[in-house]
Amino acid sequence: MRDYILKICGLTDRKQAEEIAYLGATHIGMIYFEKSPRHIDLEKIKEISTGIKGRAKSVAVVVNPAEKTVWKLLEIVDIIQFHGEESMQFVSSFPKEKVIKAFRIKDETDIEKIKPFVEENYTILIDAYSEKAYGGTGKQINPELAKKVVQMHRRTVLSGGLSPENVEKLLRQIKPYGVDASSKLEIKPGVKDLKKVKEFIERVKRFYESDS
Ligand SMILES: O=C(O)c1ccccc1N[C@@H]1O[C@H](COP(=O)(O)O)[C@@H](O)[C@H]1O
Repeated sequence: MRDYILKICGLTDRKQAEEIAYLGATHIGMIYFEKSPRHIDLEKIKEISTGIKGRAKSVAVVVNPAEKTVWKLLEIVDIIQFHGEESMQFVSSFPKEKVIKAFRIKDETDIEKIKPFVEENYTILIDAYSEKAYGGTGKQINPELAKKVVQMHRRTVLSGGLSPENVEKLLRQIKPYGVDASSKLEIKPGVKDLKKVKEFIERVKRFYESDS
């Protein structure tokens, strides 16, 4: 069986997070960014993180955070997902195995920005660019650009508007190391539709756990 990341992001409730981890998500994401409608405080992050321990890894998603905030989060979660314009100098202050660096891809020039992180073999995540928000927009990345990034770097997680309806086609086309989904699996920001989540997880697992 292949090694992969199946991350469901934007959880705000411990019970939902536990159910999603039980369904087979390998990573559960929580947003620590006050401008997001999915933002939760440190206490809630700790509660969810504790709930899923041993079943899925906990990921705190941040946007251009202060260094001390990251250290505080690393006391309660397994991984930090940097989803802003954090520099290599900043990101490299933290243990590499505890980092996912996200990039919002608009065009070829954005691929250039990824290269230093590829050279250092970071796990990266690619998302669509939006002027309106840093993430959780449901906007899809250009599949051709996504394919280029995956061909350049194996440890690339695909995100941006993934849903049960489109994930299999995109997996076959782009062949990323992992996937991450949030808003297309929601009833409203921060609340997941567990039926959609189950369907999404089943389709992703089928892709990674088949022999092809
Ligand atoms: O979800 C948010 O509100 C959010 C806020 C700030 C940065 C990242 C955020 N979410 C991340 O966005 C991508 C794509 O989400 P979607 O599936 O298109 O809704 C995903 O990696 C989330 O972790």
